[in-house]
Amino acid sequence: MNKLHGEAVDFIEQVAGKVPNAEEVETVVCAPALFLKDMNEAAASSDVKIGAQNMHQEDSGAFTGEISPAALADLGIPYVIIGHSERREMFNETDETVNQKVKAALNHGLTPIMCCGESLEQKENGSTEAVVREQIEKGFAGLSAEDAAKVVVAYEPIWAIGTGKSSTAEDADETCGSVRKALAGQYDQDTADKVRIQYGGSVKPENIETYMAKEHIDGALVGGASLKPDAFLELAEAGKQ
Ligand SMILES: O=C[C@H](O)COP(=O)(O)O
Repeated sequence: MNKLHGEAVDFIEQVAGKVPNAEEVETVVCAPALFLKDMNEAAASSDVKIGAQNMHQEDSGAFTGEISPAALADLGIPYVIIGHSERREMFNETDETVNQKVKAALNHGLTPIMCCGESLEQKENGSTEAVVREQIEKGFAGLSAEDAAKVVVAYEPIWAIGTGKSSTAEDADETCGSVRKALAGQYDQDTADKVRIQYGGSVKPENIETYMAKEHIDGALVGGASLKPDAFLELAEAGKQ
């Protein structure tokens, strides 16, 4: 929930067409719903894509205040974040609603960026792998292998989001590896290898390369450090093919 309308559109105008390695890296800006239409127009045919930060799972109906996947697809928005930990914590999203939203997004041709990650308490009691595995199994439940391969997973330890306390690259890689293993068990290795797995949580220009160097980390979901155009482009430059 950052920026006002003019600032958001201006941001896109400042970064569109300037992504340094655009042929190798996919760059997406996920924004508040109110700005999506104009941001998408400002980004049209450029090296920057636009995504929503949430959506409802139903196409339409009595869900006052919600945004439907049909409405996002109608605007030509290609990406949507599903199940961010802030949505899970503050807006009662569960693995079941996350699963419904992932399916709804795919049904409308949107690419879901499905978030998972453990709390500090879960990390400290050693249950990170079990927590994340369960989130993946439930979030992907009922998806065909073909659809599963289209999903982007963002592993974001809750304790590292917006706190300045990032996971070590080794720990993040280990958990992203567990995500891949869970997907290989649920589907097959080929499908698991096709799923892009991002790390998120206090990523910044100064540390992004340590994450991108890791085997199981295919990209980053960056919050606070991506809000200024220069930093955004610097982060994109470090992105992984
Ligand atoms: O929404 C963004 C991610 O949750 C990461 O946020 P952060 O980079 O500010 O820690």
